[in-house]
Amino acid sequence: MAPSFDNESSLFNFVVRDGNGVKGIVDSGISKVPQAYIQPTAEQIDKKNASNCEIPPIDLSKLNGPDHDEVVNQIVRAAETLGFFQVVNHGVPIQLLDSLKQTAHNFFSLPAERKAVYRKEVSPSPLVKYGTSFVPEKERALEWKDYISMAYTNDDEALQQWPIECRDVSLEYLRTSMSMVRNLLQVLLENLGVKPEDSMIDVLVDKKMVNMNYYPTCPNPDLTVGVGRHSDMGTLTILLQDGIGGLYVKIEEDSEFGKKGEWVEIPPVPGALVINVGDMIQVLSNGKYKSAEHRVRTTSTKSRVSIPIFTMPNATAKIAPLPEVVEKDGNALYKEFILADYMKNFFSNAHDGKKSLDFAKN
Ligand SMILES: O=C(O)CCC(=O)C(=O)O
Ligand SMILES: [Fe+2]
Repeated sequence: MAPSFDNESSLFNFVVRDGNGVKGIVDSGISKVPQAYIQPTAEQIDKKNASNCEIPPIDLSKLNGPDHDEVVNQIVRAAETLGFFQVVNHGVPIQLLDSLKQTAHNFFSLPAERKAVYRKEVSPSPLVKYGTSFVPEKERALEWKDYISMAYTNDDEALQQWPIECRDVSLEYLRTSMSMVRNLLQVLLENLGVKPEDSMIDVLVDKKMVNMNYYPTCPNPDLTVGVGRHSDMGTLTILLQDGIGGLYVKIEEDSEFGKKGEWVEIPPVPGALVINVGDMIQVLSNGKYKSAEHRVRTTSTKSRVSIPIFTMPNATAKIAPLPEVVEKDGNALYKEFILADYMKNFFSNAHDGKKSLDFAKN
């Protein structure tokens, strides 16, 4: 029997502690969202206020041909302004993208007790975490999202420890996308005047994590968010979204993408992957590349899935703006820090736009 969802502590126990997730609330047949999910007015997403980001996806197969310079320009320009772009011919098989989405739906359709074994308090593996919202203990309003997170250390550990239901496709996704990620980093770093050695790129993508996000249908999409305003903390994020839509990015500077402060939607493009710059690249580039603020709307018609790969340096890595860039700019906008300290701050606070970067500000 589902508890009363208007009592905060019984809702918390049902959704978070017992691992039923938002999916559990929806399956119980509610007709309106519980109070705990109602966002403050300023955080509610007005669909009508966002335009579509009509920029065509970047064709990465052209990076090694006569259009090389043009493709480099497109990547750099997007990273400097919007912090988001989409890519096609990225090397990840289209069929795999379909399997990933199907796998995410299948995983979240499992009975709660099968997923709840991976809750962070009880997970048999330190690499695997199933949860809901972002930091439920700290949030004014909960996010309408459940997720499973799989950290990658090596193939053997992934094969042994990742949930069998999502393991193979997630590993294949990681395997087939990493050379694209490395190529993109190469382009971005070269444009900063750095001749990146392979070892430098190794450091930037040393840690990887595959997440599966599940946003159930929501009876009041205007009152809730799937994910609140945030930037991603790592190096680059690769995101597979399905055809539902609802990913919005805030424009940081007036540009061809729109006016500063406006929100644009990154529309679903069949076969494409979304790439976004994370906080570490904003820091390394001394603010040149933008780790964009983004958020996700919910919908009342269909559940949505998205499958990001987060890449980041090792927790012990020292991060600071690149000396080549600081020399050119004349000053460093960010101080040097240890990644573990940055992460601790990031993961112990509720989503709050780009506030995470304040930790690194000089
Ligand atoms: O679901 C999406 O489209 C984006 C999810 C996201 O921003 C994240 O997981 O960090
Ligand atoms: Fe994100």
